[in-house]
Amino acid sequence: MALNKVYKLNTGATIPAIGLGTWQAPAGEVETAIKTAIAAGYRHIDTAFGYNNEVEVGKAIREALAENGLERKDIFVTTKLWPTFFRPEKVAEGFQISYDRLDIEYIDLILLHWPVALSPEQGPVGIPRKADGTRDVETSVTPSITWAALEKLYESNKDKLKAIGVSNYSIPIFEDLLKTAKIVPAVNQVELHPYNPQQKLLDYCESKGIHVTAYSPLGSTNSTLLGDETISKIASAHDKTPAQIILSWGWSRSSILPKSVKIERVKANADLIELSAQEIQQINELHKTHGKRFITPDWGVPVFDEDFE
Ligand SMILES: NC(=O)C1=CN([C@@H]2O[C@H](COP(=O)(O)OP(=O)(O)OC[C@H]3O[C@@H](n4cnc5c(N)ncnc54)[C@H](OP(=O)(O)O)[C@@H]3O)[C@@H](O)[C@H]2O)C=CC1
Ligand SMILES: O=C[C@H](O)[C@@H](O)[C@@H](O)[C@H](O)C(=O)O
Repeated sequence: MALNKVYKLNTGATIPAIGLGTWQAPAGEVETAIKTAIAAGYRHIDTAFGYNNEVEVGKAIREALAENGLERKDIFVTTKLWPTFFRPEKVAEGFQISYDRLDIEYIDLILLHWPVALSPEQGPVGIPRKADGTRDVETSVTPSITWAALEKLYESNKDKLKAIGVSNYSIPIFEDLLKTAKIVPAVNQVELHPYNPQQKLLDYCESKGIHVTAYSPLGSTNSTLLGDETISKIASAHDKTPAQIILSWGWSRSSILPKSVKIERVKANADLIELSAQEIQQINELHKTHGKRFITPDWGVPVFDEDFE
């Protein structure tokens, strides 16, 4: 059963292959999604300071654990430090806010949300912008500088924080980070799906002992991937939905974080199958004609790899 599959992290802990995504899952809806997920067997929840729902996510997790006779250790919770906390002196403050909001004894994994720092001068929330409308990026605060501060925080807070990692890191950004990192990130969370499989990045991370988690595994909001002809044919052959085929392709190569606030979808998104080698190969080819990245915030500095390979 897909929900029982776990991947090993370089900390020795395990991360469940399927997690519930909660970006754009607002207060008032995210609670039911989490309770449905945990009752259905999900053991991994992904949130972030930037999603503005950590209070509700934490409360729903606490309640769902109690309702299902589970303990804190039975669930893996990821959150993310937002770039307005990337100055070294801000890292502990950002962590503490997420820790207090979640209120779940400890955080299994915190990620640097993007490899770009934002100015904290306008406050920690959202995306500060300069007068010309561009993001107020602080290029002087490099990923290596923030990572060193996160390493320190982790070393002195192992009761509160079990692993540290990054998100949206490409190979060149890692090459730079790993020159100075004392701790190799446990996880790199990136956009991965059949139109953007990033096999080279997956191979690179594996060679460094970094686990990869797929975000937007369905292609995010209003995904064109769900209407793909090849996927639809494979779905009909198995009497499954396109979403279930896309996730069945995903969960065997990395952990995945499908998001839904709809009860039936939350359940269906974990009801996955083993695809044949031929079907996997057909899906592996799709990016060659339909390559697409769905999450493309304009940071004003290079973040993404140019290709989908
Ligand atoms: N680190 C990062 O920078 C990022 C991390 N993430 C993480 O990854 C998670 C997943 O990514 P996300 O961008 O949300 O996108 P997903 O690929 O998970 O797609 C979510 C969208 O698909 C819909 N959906 C879900 N299940 C189905 C289904 N079975 N059939 C049809 N439509 C479906 C959802 O709508 P509905 O809810 O109405 O069902 C929603 O609109 C996020 O929630 C977040 O936790 C995401 C983006 C960036
Ligand atoms: O995790 C979700 C995404 O990273 C999201 O937080 C960003 O893409 C944000 O909307 C942005 O514009 O930078």
